[in-house]
Amino acid sequence: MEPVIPVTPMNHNRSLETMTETATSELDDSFHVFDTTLRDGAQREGINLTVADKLAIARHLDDFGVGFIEGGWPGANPRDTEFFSRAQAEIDFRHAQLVAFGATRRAGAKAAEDPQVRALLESGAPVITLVAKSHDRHVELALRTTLDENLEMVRDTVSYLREQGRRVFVDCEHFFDGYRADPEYAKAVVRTASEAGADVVILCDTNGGMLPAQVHAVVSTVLADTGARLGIHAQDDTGCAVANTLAAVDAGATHVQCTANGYGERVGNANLFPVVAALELKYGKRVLPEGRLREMTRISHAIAEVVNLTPSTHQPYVGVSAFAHKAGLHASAIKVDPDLYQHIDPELVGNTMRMLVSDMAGRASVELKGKELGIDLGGDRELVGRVVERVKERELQGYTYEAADASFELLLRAEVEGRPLKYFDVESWRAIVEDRPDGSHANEATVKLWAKSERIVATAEGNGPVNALDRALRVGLEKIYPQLAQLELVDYKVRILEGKHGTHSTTRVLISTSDGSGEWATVGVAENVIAASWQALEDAYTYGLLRAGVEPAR
Ligand SMILES: CC(=O)SCCNC(=O)CCNC(=O)[C@H](O)C(C)(C)COP(=O)(O)OP(=O)(O)OC[C@H]1O[C@@H](n2cnc3c(N)ncnc32)[C@H](O)[C@@H]1OP(=O)(O)O
Ligand SMILES: CC(=O)C(=O)O
Repeated sequence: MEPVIPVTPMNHNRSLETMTETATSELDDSFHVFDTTLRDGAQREGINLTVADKLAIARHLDDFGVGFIEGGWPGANPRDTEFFSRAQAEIDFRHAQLVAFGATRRAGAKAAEDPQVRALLESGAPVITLVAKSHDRHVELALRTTLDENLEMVRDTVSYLREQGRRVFVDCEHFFDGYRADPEYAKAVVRTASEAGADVVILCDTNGGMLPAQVHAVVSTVLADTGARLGIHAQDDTGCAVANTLAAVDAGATHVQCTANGYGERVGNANLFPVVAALELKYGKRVLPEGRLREMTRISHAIAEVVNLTPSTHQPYVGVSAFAHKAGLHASAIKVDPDLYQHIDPELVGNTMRMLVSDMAGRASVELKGKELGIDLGGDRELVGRVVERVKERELQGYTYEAADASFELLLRAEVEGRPLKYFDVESWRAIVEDRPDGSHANEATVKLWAKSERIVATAEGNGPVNALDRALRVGLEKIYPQLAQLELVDYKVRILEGKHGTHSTTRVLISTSDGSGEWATVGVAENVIAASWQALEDAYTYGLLRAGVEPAR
């Protein structure tokens, strides 16, 4: 085995030589967290990253503290080539080393003369990952060459890149399928790569069909038989990529290849975040610099924003629901000790515990939610019981409070105060949709309100009846409450609750509103979609005024 080379942060002001020899990171080289979001993650359907996106993600990953960032395949497309030159010029990497990905040289050629290998060197990346075939069928059918020539392609390319002063990792594509077909040949590829100077040989479950026990058995045997330093790259086609990665670590792999949020080809790759959290929190292994794990939730969401995908709410550790508790019995135990229903303290990964109030809630859920909202329920069992009953009754009618925190808070305050929180009283509202001969529609709404003893009548038009109502309400109230000018409706969702009744069904409307510094959700339920929307709007504006610190009418 090669001597251990310390992990070195990338710095474009230093030469390649000093970059591979100086050790300044607080982590040693004995275990690698290798991220391939910018290469394999970008292979996910629907992801299309610009160079600026790739630079932004690289910054987030370096900030998180991964040891290696695989930036793409220089030479395969102009975008990846540009990324390597800009990343080295523009980013002062604090933790990560930049890695260029490419293939072994072509059959029958020399590595030193292969334009694809030259592009890898020209990328300037201090580390290069080569993808190599390790499955006999792939060598014969995809490369259309002999098994011996494939070994020569690996040996020649690795040793040439080593001579050029680069650190080399080798990804053995389809390793596990290849091992099943011809274990001796698959191991020969590992030995060849390692003997030629590859620091780590990565066993890839390229088709993602493996299960953890199989991965464990193969990694253990290959480690014992070859003595090479091994890594793991698991695709998630069986939903086992994270488990397979950990199984490989259990068997002795010391290099894990993952992607942020599990993005990747087909269904994705091993998700970086649960893998790192498991290593740090369950295995007790330091794989990130001090304090970086607490940034994990923020970084996961920030990367999702850059790739323009909604963060998965149910993602382990980092999803907004990862520590959200709905069942009343869970809440009653959590009230005594949160550990009773949580596998870790959410703050360790930068997440927070949340209480959900619904018809599955009990008194403890309401008490904890009150505490979360800063409302003192004073241990009043009767009051808390009343709130629980009220929630269950309303949820039966179709309201949902777990998705509408602001409406729940208004309900809770109403029970605590003995009357609803009011900034205005509604005399009536009306919305009209006019169909015109040219097929267009005119939408107009009028609201009649009372606020601070003043009668307000306001009319407005909108691009739909709900928009017209929203505008009329705003036009009418803004004179009295100028704070409403900052509010913006950012989401509007309608759900039919009893499909079997067709147009007579109950309709639930959820509205999200923002004041620029925060967002809240409100709910309305009625047989009529406009009436349901009106309720949600009323709650949205009432809550907005409460947040703005406006004193309610008494
Ligand atoms: C498992 C993985 O995810 S590996 C990463 C895969 N990523 C990508 O493919 C994304 C980037 N790829 C590309 O831009 C293009 O496919 C390129 C530039 C790499 C190659 O493009 P092209 O030369 O036009 O050919 P094509 O895409 O059909 O690739 C097949 C060629 O690569 C060769 N090849 C495939 N695997 C390897 C390998 N491990 N080592 C060497 N050559 C290989 C094939 O033999 C074939 O060669 P041929 O043209 O002589 O028949
Ligand atoms: C290298 C790689 O992405 C794979 O084998 O899946």
